[in-house]
Amino acid sequence: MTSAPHPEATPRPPAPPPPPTAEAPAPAPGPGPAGTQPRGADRVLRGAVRHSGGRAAAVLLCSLAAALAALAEPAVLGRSLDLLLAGSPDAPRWVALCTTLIAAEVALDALVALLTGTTNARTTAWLRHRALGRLLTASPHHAAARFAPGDLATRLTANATDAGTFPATAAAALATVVPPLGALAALLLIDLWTAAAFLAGVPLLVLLLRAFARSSSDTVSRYQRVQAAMADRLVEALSGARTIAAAGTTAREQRRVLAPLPELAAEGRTMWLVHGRAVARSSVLMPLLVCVVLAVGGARLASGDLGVGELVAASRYAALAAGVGAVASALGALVRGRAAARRTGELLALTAVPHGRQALPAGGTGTLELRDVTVVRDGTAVLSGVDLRVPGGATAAVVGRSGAGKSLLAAVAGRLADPDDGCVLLDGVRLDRLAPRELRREVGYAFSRPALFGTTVGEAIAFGADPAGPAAVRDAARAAGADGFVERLPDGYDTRLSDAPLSGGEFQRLGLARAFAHAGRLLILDDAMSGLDTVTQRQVERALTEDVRPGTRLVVAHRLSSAARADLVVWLEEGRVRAVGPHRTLWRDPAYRAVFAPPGTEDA
Ligand SMILES: Nc1ncnc2c1ncn2[C@@H]1O[C@H](COP(=O)(O)OP(=O)(O)OP(=O)(O)O)[C@@H](O)[C@H]1O
Repeated sequence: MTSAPHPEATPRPPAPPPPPTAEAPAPAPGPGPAGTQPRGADRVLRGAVRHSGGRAAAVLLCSLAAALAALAEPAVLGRSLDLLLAGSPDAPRWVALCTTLIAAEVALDALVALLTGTTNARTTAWLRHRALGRLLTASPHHAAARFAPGDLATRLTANATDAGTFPATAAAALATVVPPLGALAALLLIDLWTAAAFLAGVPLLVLLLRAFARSSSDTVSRYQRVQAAMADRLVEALSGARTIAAAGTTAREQRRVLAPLPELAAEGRTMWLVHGRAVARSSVLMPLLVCVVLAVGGARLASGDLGVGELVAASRYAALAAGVGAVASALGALVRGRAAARRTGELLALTAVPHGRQALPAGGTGTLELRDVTVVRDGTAVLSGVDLRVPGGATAAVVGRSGAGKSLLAAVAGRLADPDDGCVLLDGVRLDRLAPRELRREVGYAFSRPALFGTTVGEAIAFGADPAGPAAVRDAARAAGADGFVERLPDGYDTRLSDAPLSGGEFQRLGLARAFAHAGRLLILDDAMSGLDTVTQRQVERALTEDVRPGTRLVVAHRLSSAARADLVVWLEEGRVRAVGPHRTLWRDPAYRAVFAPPGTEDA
């Protein structure tokens, strides 16, 4: 795998479509059969149309006005020509009207372009905002984990952009039917024979539209899916760049990231073929139709049944009526928007974690209780009937072999995940009944691989719903053993994170400092000291006892020393509590000692 991003794998807006290449052609417009999209897409699109409200209506009105101006123009032009040829005194007035109409058409087209741009931007922003909001309020351990990072990026970028264009495109599409229909009516009014000549070509136009309609929305969906798959592989490759380099598998990974490219190219080519065929046919058909109308009109002129101006108007109306291709193009954009809305809509379907409004009892010490907690993942119980009580102010170490369920238990204990059965209580209040602010103020987390948010090191430590002040940041950094290396950075706590070269252990200590700065009555450390040397770990553990707000600690630990220093140990085995007790007591059991195997390598 390569660590360099392949430009073709990066999601990009598919419109306007570039020329087809073997690399990654973007989807060309192409309407698909109705009803092939799940209902979710319609719900999203209805919401988007409602949100864009006035703007989409303005696009519709301006587009209609521009269409009407375009429709009126041939008639006024024809009449002006007739009056000019006849030397009528009314001619200048009609010429002025004609000029006004053309100017209005140009101005309205510009307004439509402006309104369309702003409507698209606003609707896309609204869609992204909602999708991201749902994603962040859904359970990070369950619902949101279904989506791979690259796939998510595509849904929130390219797909949201395509879906966001739907309201304005739909409004403009409604207006695109006006010129062809109006032009046909005008042809009928001008002269029945020329209209009949045009109508004779209508079956060919219908065939053209049908060919366009063959570009099914399935192809568009498939294109978007493959695009997302490639983006996902790319994100994987980037995050695993060091492993790939170390394993020497760069070329293999490059092939893996680019493997869906032929499929992407094939889908793109299919859409381009349909698009190209429709364009080619319409570019032959349209002049042909106009020629037929002109020929019949010419004969009618010769026989004196039609004026010169009427003939000019008829030929222009024939061209307008033949422009039904614009309708097909608009339909193609709508199909693409629906397919994209389905993908972004799957994020909107995520359910937010529900919260209650209760507060914790004042002065509570942080007693944690898990009652008959079961967590099911992929149909398997990964935590089963877990009963546990950690007294307020105690430190409990959670130990067990890899995959025993320690992190899941830690997630459930602080409500990063909800149990499928059973409940979790803090000071007697069920976590799911707690007000979200109360929950996050009183329950803190530190992880083995923390994500640091903010611009500077100080901001990363202060980061939280209630940002910590500078003094609290320093105290927390000192307790986490981070103050020393932070002070040595070029600008201390004001050093930009991007300019702070951090080792794995230093990174972890900043995560610990962040948790300490916001310590509530329950602090959960999920393997958060694994990167610390034993001396530093000992110092941090001491500071945690002496310098951080007192409370209950739940510490997921692999080290024997952590278990030995805890007040009680929760020993997990295959998702069940095998035993709870002081380390000294559990140590008598050889199976417990084997958790810290191989024997003789313990650091206690
Ligand atoms: N979202 C999920 N979907 C499916 N399985 C999951 C999910 N989360 C956890 N699991 C499974 O649950 C089990 C327990 O995972 P957990 O991360 O809690 O283990 P652990 O004891 O912390 O392991 P380690 O010490 O290696 O970190 C594992 O078998 C894991 O594959």
